[in-house]
Amino acid sequence: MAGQLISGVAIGKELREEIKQGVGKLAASGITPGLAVILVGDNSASQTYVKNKEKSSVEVGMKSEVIKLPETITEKELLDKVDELNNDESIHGILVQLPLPEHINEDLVIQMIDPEKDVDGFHPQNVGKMMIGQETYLPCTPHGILEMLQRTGVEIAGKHVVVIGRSNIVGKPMGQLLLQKDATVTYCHSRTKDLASFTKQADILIVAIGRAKFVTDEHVKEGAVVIDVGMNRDENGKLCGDVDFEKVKEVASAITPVPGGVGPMTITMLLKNTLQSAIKKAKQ
Ligand SMILES: Nc1nc(=O)c2c([nH]1)NC[C@@H]1CN(c3ccc(C(=O)N[C@@H](CCC(=O)O)C(=O)O)cc3)C=[N+]21
Repeated sequence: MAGQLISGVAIGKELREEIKQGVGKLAASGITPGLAVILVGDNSASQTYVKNKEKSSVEVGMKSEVIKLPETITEKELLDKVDELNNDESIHGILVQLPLPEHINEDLVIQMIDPEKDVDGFHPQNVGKMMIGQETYLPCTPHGILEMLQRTGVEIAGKHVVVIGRSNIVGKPMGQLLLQKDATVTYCHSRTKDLASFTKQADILIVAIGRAKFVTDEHVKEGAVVIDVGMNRDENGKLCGDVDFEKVKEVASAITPVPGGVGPMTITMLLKNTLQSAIKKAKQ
């Protein structure tokens, strides 16, 4: 293998050790950070994420509450549940697992979450703060990627970052965060013409398009750092990313695997945001 492996498992573990210490300090003031995860319906992939989140929060000493609601729940009932958690003193972070069923307006639900408890960083108020560089909860996946790059010693300032994907959850905020770190940022997406002509210019390539093994060595410049946000199943039903790892690792200077890359970092940053919320509460 040519490139260095960037392990989200190892970096996440290191960070969770720090979070655990933060939780320990808070215990002195009688506060246990509490995270509530709302899961609507029974999508099996979602259940895996939720289980991982629960396991990790318990490991760092947080309280984790998973609220499972039936697929048939009405929008009003869900909004009421969120509001109940907004008013629950023992809960510092609220995550409503997306996507939601068709009959529920996701925007409305996200806006119902108290911005102070919005540990996903999805509330428009927090998105706005992030855009203008004010302190707020940063969305977990892009924040986790930033931590991974920084802790691996990847230089960001002055580098050309190409982001493939423009979702509100990953692509858009990822570009913003790296722009704030003085990168030159290019966004590509499904309608980009001649994608490879852009991606080949990337010093750091962030791939979040949701298509299994879509990015190959033909898209990547020799020595680039490649971050794979994808979560797909390949033809054998095995978990795989948006990047053809076997091919791209030969040209990249560093690359994240799937699984074991971005995923564990996403969960870690969620815990970090929940701790941040609890610390803020303790100071009030
Ligand atoms: N409101 C909301 N916030 C989210 O953060 C959110 C969401 N909705 N909906 C779904 C996506 C997906 N997501 C993942 C988190 C961790 C792993 C993860 O830990 N993956 C492991 C492996 C998991 C496995 O083995 O299946 C890995 O990559 O190594 C994956 C996916 C968070 N999401």
